[in-house]
Amino acid sequence: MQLQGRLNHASLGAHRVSNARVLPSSRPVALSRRLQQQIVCASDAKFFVGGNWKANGTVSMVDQLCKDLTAGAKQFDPKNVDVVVAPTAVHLQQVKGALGAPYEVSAQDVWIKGPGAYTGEVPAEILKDMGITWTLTGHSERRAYCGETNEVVGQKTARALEADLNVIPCIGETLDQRNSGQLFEVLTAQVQALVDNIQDWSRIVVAYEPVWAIGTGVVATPEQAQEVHAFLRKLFTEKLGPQTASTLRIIYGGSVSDSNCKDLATQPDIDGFLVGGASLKSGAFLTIVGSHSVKA
Ligand SMILES: O=C[C@H](O)COP(=O)(O)O
Repeated sequence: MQLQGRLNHASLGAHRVSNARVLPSSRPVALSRRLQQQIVCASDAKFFVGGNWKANGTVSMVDQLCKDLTAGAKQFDPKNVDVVVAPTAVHLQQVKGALGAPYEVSAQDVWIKGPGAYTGEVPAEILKDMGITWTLTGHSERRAYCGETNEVVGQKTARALEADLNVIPCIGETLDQRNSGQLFEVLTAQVQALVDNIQDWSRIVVAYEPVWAIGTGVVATPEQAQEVHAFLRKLFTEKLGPQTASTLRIIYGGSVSDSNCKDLATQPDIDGFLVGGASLKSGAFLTIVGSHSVKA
Protein backbone atom coordinates (compact mmCIF):
# COMPACT_ATOMS: atom_id res chain seq x y z
CA MET A 1 0.00 0.00 0.00
CA GLN A 2 1.29 3.48 -0.74
CA LEU A 3 0.27 6.81 0.71
CA GLN A 4 -1.83 8.51 -1.90
CA GLY A 5 -0.87 11.93 -3.14
CA ARG A 6 2.38 13.78 -3.42
CA LEU A 7 3.59 16.89 -1.69
CA ASN A 8 1.55 19.87 -2.63
CA HIS A 9 4.15 21.74 -4.60
CA ALA A 10 1.86 24.64 -5.36
CA SER A 11 1.46 25.37 -1.67
CA LEU A 12 5.15 24.79 -1.03
CA GLY A 13 6.21 27.09 -3.82
CA ALA A 14 7.80 24.38 -5.91
CA HIS A 15 10.37 25.11 -8.54
CA ARG A 16 12.36 23.05 -10.97
CA VAL A 17 16.10 22.83 -10.91
CA SER A 18 18.19 22.18 -13.93
CA ASN A 19 17.94 18.40 -13.68
CA ALA A 20 14.16 18.79 -13.92
CA ARG A 21 13.59 17.27 -10.50
CA VAL A 22 10.86 19.01 -8.53
CA LEU A 23 12.16 20.31 -5.25
CA PRO A 24 10.67 22.48 -2.55
CA SER A 25 11.84 26.06 -2.70
CA SER A 26 12.00 28.86 -0.21
CA ARG A 27 8.85 27.98 1.73
CA PRO A 28 8.83 26.70 4.38
CA VAL A 29 12.59 26.12 4.34
CA ALA A 30 14.65 28.96 2.99
CA LEU A 31 17.50 27.49 0.99
CA SER A 32 20.13 29.90 -0.25
CA ARG A 33 20.00 31.16 -3.81
CA ARG A 34 23.44 29.66 -4.39
CA LEU A 35 22.17 26.25 -3.34
CA GLN A 36 18.99 26.54 -5.34
CA GLN A 37 21.10 27.11 -8.43
CA GLN A 38 23.18 23.99 -7.89
CA ILE A 39 22.43 20.82 -9.73
CA VAL A 40 21.85 18.16 -7.12
CA CYS A 41 24.04 15.18 -7.85
CA ALA A 42 22.83 11.78 -6.88
CA SER A 43 25.02 10.00 -4.41
CA ASP A 44 27.33 7.26 -5.62
CA ALA A 45 28.02 6.07 -2.08
CA LYS A 46 28.11 2.40 -1.20
CA PHE A 47 24.65 0.95 -0.58
CA PHE A 48 23.74 0.34 3.05
CA VAL A 49 21.03 -1.87 4.53
CA GLY A 50 20.25 -1.97 8.24
CA GLY A 51 17.93 -4.43 9.92
CA ASN A 52 16.33 -3.02 13.06
CA TRP A 53 14.91 -5.94 15.00
CA LYS A 54 13.33 -3.54 17.54
CA ALA A 55 12.01 -5.19 20.74
CA ASN A 56 11.71 -8.64 19.19
CA GLY A 57 13.44 -11.96 19.58
CA THR A 58 13.95 -14.99 21.74
CA VAL A 59 17.26 -16.79 22.13
CA SER A 60 16.16 -19.52 19.74
CA MET A 61 14.65 -17.14 17.19
CA VAL A 62 17.80 -15.01 17.17
CA ASP A 63 19.91 -18.14 16.80
CA GLN A 64 17.90 -19.27 13.76
CA LEU A 65 17.90 -15.82 12.17
CA CYS A 66 21.69 -15.59 12.52
CA LYS A 67 22.11 -19.06 10.97
CA ASP A 68 19.84 -18.11 8.06
CA LEU A 69 21.63 -14.82 7.48
CA THR A 70 25.01 -16.55 7.59
CA ALA A 71 23.85 -19.11 5.04
CA GLY A 72 22.45 -16.32 2.86
CA ALA A 73 25.53 -14.11 2.92
CA LYS A 74 26.65 -15.52 -0.42
CA GLN A 75 23.59 -13.89 -2.01
CA PHE A 76 25.20 -10.44 -1.94
CA ASP A 77 28.59 -8.93 -2.61
CA PRO A 78 29.87 -7.02 0.44
CA LYS A 79 31.98 -4.90 -1.87
CA ASN A 80 28.72 -3.30 -3.01
CA VAL A 81 26.64 -3.16 0.15
CA ASP A 82 27.18 -2.76 3.89
CA VAL A 83 24.78 -4.86 5.99
CA VAL A 84 24.19 -4.12 9.66
CA VAL A 85 21.68 -5.71 12.04
CA ALA A 86 20.43 -4.18 15.29
CA PRO A 87 19.07 -6.66 17.83
CA THR A 88 17.90 -5.74 21.33
CA ALA A 89 20.62 -4.79 23.80
CA VAL A 90 20.34 -8.15 25.56
CA HIS A 91 20.82 -10.05 22.30
CA LEU A 92 23.84 -8.04 21.13
CA GLN A 93 26.43 -10.45 22.48
CA GLN A 94 24.61 -13.50 21.09
CA VAL A 95 24.35 -11.91 17.65
CA LYS A 96 27.92 -10.66 17.71
CA GLY A 97 29.06 -14.21 18.45
CA ALA A 98 26.87 -15.84 15.82
CA LEU A 99 27.13 -13.39 12.95
CA GLY A 100 30.55 -12.60 11.53
CA ALA A 101 31.66 -10.70 8.44
CA PRO A 102 30.25 -9.44 6.15
CA TYR A 103 27.63 -8.51 8.72
CA GLU A 104 28.16 -5.87 11.40
CA VAL A 105 26.14 -5.45 14.55
CA SER A 106 24.47 -2.29 15.83
CA ALA A 107 22.84 -1.19 19.04
CA GLN A 108 19.40 0.40 18.78
CA ASP A 109 20.25 3.23 21.15
CA VAL A 110 23.14 4.54 23.23
CA TRP A 111 23.42 6.36 26.54
CA ILE A 112 23.98 10.09 26.34
CA LYS A 113 26.86 10.00 28.84
CA GLY A 114 29.87 7.78 29.49
CA PRO A 115 30.14 4.82 31.89
CA GLY A 116 29.17 5.38 35.51
CA ALA A 117 26.23 5.38 37.91
CA TYR A 118 23.47 5.34 35.31
CA THR A 119 21.37 2.30 36.10
CA GLY A 120 19.88 0.55 33.12
CA GLU A 121 21.80 2.47 30.47
CA VAL A 122 24.40 1.21 27.98
CA PRO A 123 27.17 3.69 27.19
CA ALA A 124 29.03 3.72 23.90
CA GLU A 125 32.28 2.51 25.50
CA ILE A 126 30.62 -0.73 26.63
CA LEU A 127 29.20 -1.32 23.16
CA LYS A 128 32.62 -0.70 21.63
CA ASP A 129 34.25 -3.09 24.10
CA MET A 130 31.80 -5.81 23.03
CA GLY A 131 32.83 -5.42 19.40
CA ILE A 132 29.70 -3.51 18.43
CA THR A 133 30.53 -1.08 15.64
CA TRP A 134 27.26 0.80 15.08
CA THR A 135 24.37 2.34 16.93
CA LEU A 136 21.09 3.89 15.92
CA THR A 137 20.14 7.19 17.50
CA GLY A 138 16.88 9.11 17.46
CA HIS A 139 14.63 6.40 16.12
CA SER A 140 11.09 7.81 16.02
CA GLU A 141 9.97 5.22 18.55
CA ARG A 142 12.49 6.59 21.03
CA ARG A 143 11.46 10.13 20.20
CA ALA A 144 7.79 9.21 20.72
CA TYR A 145 7.96 6.83 23.70
CA CYS A 146 11.05 8.08 25.52
CA GLY A 147 10.73 11.80 24.84
CA GLU A 148 14.04 12.13 23.02
CA THR A 149 14.41 15.62 21.60
CA ASN A 150 16.48 16.74 18.63
CA GLU A 151 19.12 17.99 21.06
CA VAL A 152 19.27 14.67 22.92
CA VAL A 153 19.62 12.83 19.61
CA GLY A 154 22.43 15.17 18.56
CA GLN A 155 24.25 14.67 21.86
CA LYS A 156 23.84 10.89 21.80
CA THR A 157 25.20 10.84 18.27
CA ALA A 158 28.23 12.90 19.29
CA ARG A 159 28.83 10.65 22.32
CA ALA A 160 28.78 7.52 20.15
CA LEU A 161 31.20 9.06 17.67
CA GLU A 162 33.54 10.01 20.52
CA ALA A 163 33.66 6.35 21.52
CA ASP A 164 34.48 5.41 17.93
CA LEU A 165 31.11 3.95 16.94
CA ASN A 166 29.48 4.51 13.58
CA VAL A 167 26.04 6.03 13.91
CA ILE A 168 22.69 5.88 12.12
CA PRO A 169 20.75 8.93 13.33
CA CYS A 170 17.08 8.72 12.35
CA ILE A 171 14.90 11.62 11.29
CA GLY A 172 11.39 11.90 9.90
CA GLU A 173 8.05 13.63 10.13
CA THR A 174 4.70 12.53 11.48
CA LEU A 175 1.65 12.49 9.25
CA ASP A 176 0.23 15.54 11.05
CA GLN A 177 3.44 17.44 10.47
CA ARG A 178 3.43 16.51 6.78
CA ASN A 179 -0.22 17.33 6.30
CA SER A 180 0.12 20.68 8.02
CA GLY A 181 2.98 21.75 5.76
CA GLN A 182 5.73 21.39 8.36
CA LEU A 183 7.66 18.61 6.63
CA PHE A 184 10.72 20.62 5.64
CA GLU A 185 10.74 22.69 8.81
CA VAL A 186 10.70 19.54 10.96
CA LEU A 187 13.45 17.86 8.95
CA THR A 188 15.57 21.00 8.96
CA ALA A 189 15.40 21.23 12.76
CA GLN A 190 16.29 17.56 13.10
CA VAL A 191 19.22 17.96 10.70
CA GLN A 192 20.41 21.16 12.42
CA ALA A 193 20.68 19.35 15.77
CA LEU A 194 22.90 16.77 14.08
CA VAL A 195 25.01 19.41 12.34
CA ASP A 196 25.47 21.21 15.67
CA ASN A 197 26.86 18.07 17.30
CA ILE A 198 28.67 16.05 14.63
CA GLN A 199 32.23 16.74 13.51
CA ASP A 200 33.07 13.58 11.57
CA TRP A 201 30.40 12.79 8.99
CA SER A 202 32.34 9.89 7.47
CA ARG A 203 30.95 7.58 10.18
CA ILE A 204 27.34 8.70 9.79
CA VAL A 205 24.51 7.13 7.79
CA VAL A 206 21.34 9.23 8.02
CA ALA A 207 18.04 7.33 8.03
CA TYR A 208 15.00 9.20 6.75
CA GLU A 209 11.96 7.44 8.16
CA PRO A 210 8.57 9.10 7.75
CA VAL A 211 6.77 8.13 10.94
CA TRP A 212 3.52 7.46 9.05
CA ALA A 213 5.29 4.74 7.06
CA ILE A 214 6.85 2.88 9.97
CA GLY A 215 5.25 -0.47 10.68
CA THR A 216 2.06 0.59 8.91
CA GLY A 217 2.42 -1.11 5.54
CA VAL A 218 1.99 2.39 4.04
CA VAL A 219 5.23 2.94 2.20
CA ALA A 220 6.28 6.24 0.66
CA THR A 221 6.15 6.08 -3.11
CA PRO A 222 9.59 6.06 -4.71
CA GLU A 223 8.89 9.61 -5.88
CA GLN A 224 7.83 10.79 -2.41
CA ALA A 225 10.92 9.27 -0.86
CA GLN A 226 13.20 10.67 -3.57
CA GLU A 227 11.75 14.16 -3.14
CA VAL A 228 12.65 14.18 0.53
CA HIS A 229 16.05 12.55 0.01
CA ALA A 230 16.88 15.15 -2.65
CA PHE A 231 15.77 17.89 -0.28
CA LEU A 232 17.99 16.43 2.46
CA ARG A 233 20.94 16.17 0.06
CA LYS A 234 20.53 19.85 -0.77
CA LEU A 235 20.22 20.75 2.88
CA PHE A 236 23.37 18.81 3.77
CA THR A 237 25.12 20.42 0.81
CA GLU A 238 24.29 23.83 2.18
CA LYS A 239 25.34 22.95 5.71
CA LEU A 240 28.34 20.68 5.13
CA GLY A 241 29.50 21.42 1.60
CA PRO A 242 29.08 19.42 -1.60
CA GLN A 243 31.85 16.92 -0.97
CA THR A 244 30.53 15.69 2.38
CA ALA A 245 26.93 15.80 1.20
CA SER A 246 27.56 13.78 -1.93
CA THR A 247 29.24 10.96 -0.01
CA LEU A 248 26.84 10.98 2.94
CA ARG A 249 24.56 7.97 2.80
CA ILE A 250 20.89 8.82 3.23
CA ILE A 251 18.81 5.68 3.61
CA TYR A 252 15.05 5.24 3.64
CA GLY A 253 12.98 3.41 6.25
CA GLY A 254 9.27 2.74 6.60
CA SER A 255 7.50 -0.43 5.46
CA VAL A 256 10.33 -1.44 3.14
CA SER A 257 9.66 -4.97 1.89
CA ASP A 258 11.02 -7.49 -0.56
CA SER A 259 8.36 -6.37 -3.05
CA ASN A 260 8.87 -2.58 -2.95
CA CYS A 261 12.63 -2.33 -2.34
CA LYS A 262 13.81 -2.34 -5.96
CA ASP A 263 11.58 0.56 -7.01
CA LEU A 264 12.81 2.58 -4.05
CA ALA A 265 16.44 1.62 -4.65
CA THR A 266 16.34 2.97 -8.20
CA GLN A 267 15.90 6.50 -6.87
CA PRO A 268 19.13 8.47 -7.22
CA ASP A 269 19.30 9.86 -3.69
CA ILE A 270 18.26 6.69 -1.85
CA ASP A 271 21.44 4.99 -0.67
CA GLY A 272 19.88 2.05 1.09
CA PHE A 273 17.32 1.10 3.70
CA LEU A 274 16.60 0.81 7.39
CA VAL A 275 14.29 -2.17 7.62
CA GLY A 276 12.10 -3.05 10.58
CA GLY A 277 9.53 -5.83 10.27
CA ALA A 278 10.96 -7.38 7.12
CA SER A 279 14.39 -7.70 8.73
CA LEU A 280 13.02 -10.43 11.00
CA LYS A 281 12.52 -12.67 7.95
CA SER A 282 15.87 -13.67 6.51
CA GLY A 283 14.54 -14.29 2.99
CA ALA A 284 12.85 -10.90 2.72
CA PHE A 285 15.80 -9.12 4.32
CA LEU A 286 18.31 -10.71 1.95
CA THR A 287 16.16 -9.73 -1.02
CA ILE A 288 16.19 -6.15 0.26
CA VAL A 289 19.97 -6.33 0.70
CA GLY A 290 20.19 -7.61 -2.89
CA SER A 291 18.32 -4.57 -4.19
CA HIS A 292 21.67 -2.77 -4.24
CA SER A 293 22.12 -4.42 -7.63
CA VAL A 294 19.74 -1.93 -9.25
CA LYS A 295 22.31 0.78 -8.42
CA ALA A 296 25.07 -1.02 -10.26
O1 LIG B 1 13.90 1.07 11.92
C1 LIG B 1 13.11 0.68 11.07
C2 LIG B 1 11.92 1.42 10.78
O2 LIG B 1 11.28 1.88 11.91
C3 LIG B 1 11.01 0.78 9.77
O3 LIG B 1 10.21 -0.21 10.34
P1 LIG B 1 9.26 -1.05 9.37
O4 LIG B 1 10.12 -1.56 8.25
O5 LIG B 1 8.71 -2.14 10.22
O6 LIG B 1 8.22 -0.11 8.87
